[in-house]
Amino acid sequence: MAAAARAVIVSRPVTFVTGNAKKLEEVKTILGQSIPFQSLKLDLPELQGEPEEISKEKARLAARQVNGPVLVEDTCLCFNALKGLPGINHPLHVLLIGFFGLNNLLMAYEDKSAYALCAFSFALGPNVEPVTFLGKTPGKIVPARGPNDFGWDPIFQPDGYDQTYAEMPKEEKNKISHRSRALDMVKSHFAEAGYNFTPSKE
Ligand SMILES: O=c1[nH]c(=O)c2ncn([C@@H]3O[C@H](COP(=O)(O)OP(=O)(O)OP(=O)(O)O)[C@@H](O)[C@H]3O)c2[nH]1
Ligand SMILES: [Mg+2]
Repeated sequence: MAAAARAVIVSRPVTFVTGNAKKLEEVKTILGQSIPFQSLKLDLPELQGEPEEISKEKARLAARQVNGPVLVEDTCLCFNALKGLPGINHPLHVLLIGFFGLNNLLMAYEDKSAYALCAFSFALGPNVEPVTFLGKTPGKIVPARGPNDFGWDPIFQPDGYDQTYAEMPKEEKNKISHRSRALDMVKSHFAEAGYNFTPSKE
């Protein structure tokens, strides 16, 4: 059925809930005008577990607080040598272990391959089960190169590139990033569902 034929009118705009200004900047650029949203900084607990589950739980907590449609994301950097263990999935990890420590951690392994994983979850409201979209970009962990203004960007070099995320022009990162891959799926979901949200005031 064509999306327009079953458009769902939702009386409130989507709220993207995050406390991370850098994420917000990228999400704004990647989504452009495709999904009208407003943003809200909420202090949600740093949950532990599988990225998909963390992301869903974040959406449930956020939807209760916002009492409307919410979009959240949870991101981690996972090391293949550690069987995909989320090496960095907490804002304190980079601070506490540092890039040098992360490189040292992987010194014991020949395999420096890793992947950046982004799990977006969307909930239409507090009593609706969230849907989750995963975006993954494979790469490897390298000694830090490039500006140090976003998490682990300086130590992640995506496959097929000789620059780290931090060294790349922003447009390039946004074309191939874990975040843009997950957001492509979010955009398709919105288009298929035919949601018609009240435009954002932002
Ligand atoms: O170099 C990076 N490039 C990225 O593209 C990226 N995306 C997230 N992160 C970092 O990963 C940690 C857990 O993230 P996280 O999902 O729990 O986010 P957060 O707690 O900062 O914000 P939020 O949970 O309020 O949305 C935090 O240190 C984020 O800064 C990134 N680092
Ligand atoms: Mg967080």
